[in-house]
Amino acid sequence: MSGEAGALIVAENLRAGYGGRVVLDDINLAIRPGEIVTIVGPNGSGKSTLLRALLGVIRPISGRVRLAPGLRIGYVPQRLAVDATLPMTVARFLSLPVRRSRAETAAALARVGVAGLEGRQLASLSGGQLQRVLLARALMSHPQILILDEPTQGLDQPGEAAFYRLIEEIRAETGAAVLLVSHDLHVVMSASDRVICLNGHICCEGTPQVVSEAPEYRALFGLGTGGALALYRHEHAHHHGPAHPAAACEAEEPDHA
Ligand SMILES: Nc1ncnc2c1ncn2[C@@H]1O[C@H](COP(=O)(O)OP(=O)(O)OP(=O)(O)O)[C@@H](O)[C@H]1O
Repeated sequence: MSGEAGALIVAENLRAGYGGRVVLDDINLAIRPGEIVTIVGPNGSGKSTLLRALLGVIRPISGRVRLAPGLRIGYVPQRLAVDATLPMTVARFLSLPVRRSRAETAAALARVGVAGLEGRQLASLSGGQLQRVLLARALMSHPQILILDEPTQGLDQPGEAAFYRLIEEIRAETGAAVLLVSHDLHVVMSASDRVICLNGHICCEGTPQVVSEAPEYRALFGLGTGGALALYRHEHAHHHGPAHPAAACEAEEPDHA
């Protein structure tokens, strides 16, 4: 593919899935330094699977994933299952597995807007606080790319907007690229340099403006302010260009719960 020189992560003809079942096919993408790329798509469209394949957690069925040599990745999971009976302070959590000084921990928490939480039990944090602690932890390894899987799940809209502003600030300060998965479109679209619309394959991609005007995207997400809702009512009536014939898309239509 073109434009991959200097890319942090490249996927080439990637096919991935579980136990021989193909979830993603024909994925070609490159993430370049400093860009914010958002992957959007309906439930079950393979967003988390794509992150797992890029992170090397699952092996491609075919095709390949290439990472820049020595790439430092900061990963923020979709959620952290915190066992409420397990005592674990925020400071201790941030010092696993790499021991961090008090000053480092304090600075990281302050940077993400939750200064002073060091002594709190992890299980006692609100959803928004926990997301920021997870982000602080990811930032402590000075990543060249931050990978976030639905980081604002469970946050209200102001919380979500504030989180994305923070991500933009961090990108501006550190120059880190950001790859995130979301199905919250309104806020995400404005914060992204590039959006990849996924539904088993890449339906369309480009700047937020280009993607929001693409018929594939409009069919998936609706035209108006009800976009996020339309996501769940997706009927897959969109028209495919020659690159993605409808038959291929129908064949990859994910199961809906
Ligand atoms: N560990 C697994 N083993 C088997 N199948 C899986 C596994 N994880 C996901 N799948 C299946 O792969 C498909 C894509 O799932 P994935 O979690 O990647 O979608 P998603 O777009 O991230 O969905 P959501 O928006 O609901 O988080 C689904 O049909 C799912 O059931």
